Amino acid sequence: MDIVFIKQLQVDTVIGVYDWEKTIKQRLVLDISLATDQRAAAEQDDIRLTLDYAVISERVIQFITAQPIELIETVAERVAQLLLTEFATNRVEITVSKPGAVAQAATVGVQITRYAKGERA
Ligand SMILES: Nc1nc2c(c(=O)[nH]1)N=C([C@H](O)[C@@H](O)CO)CN2
Repeated sequence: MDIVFIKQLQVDTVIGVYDWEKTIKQRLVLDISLATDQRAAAEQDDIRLTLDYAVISERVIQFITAQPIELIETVAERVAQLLLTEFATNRVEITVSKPGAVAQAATVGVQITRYAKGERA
């Protein structure tokens, strides 16, 4: 399957478990991969036949920043379900990194793969 990807999408938002985190914005960095068949878009050279990474990037930023969230696991799961629901893809991979969370680490995060209903468990 072909892939449209978005790497290192930066989102500044209210994210975190602890009280002090609920009054500030912190940076999340997302890597997103969406399965799609690109052949028709390539044959016809038509953006309407593929997944528009610019549109998807804006939607993800708007969605994440709309409300505070505690866990990056929640961000990953909600973004995955959003993409499966709103865009023509049946498989998404999402990595959510929180580079400021652990001073001794370059970054920390979670990674998930989700399928549309009926595609795979
Ligand atoms: N698996 C996770 N572990 C932790 C998370 C998280 O979202 N998922 N969050 C925190 C705190 O918010 C932390 O980032 C504060 O520095 C701790 N562990």
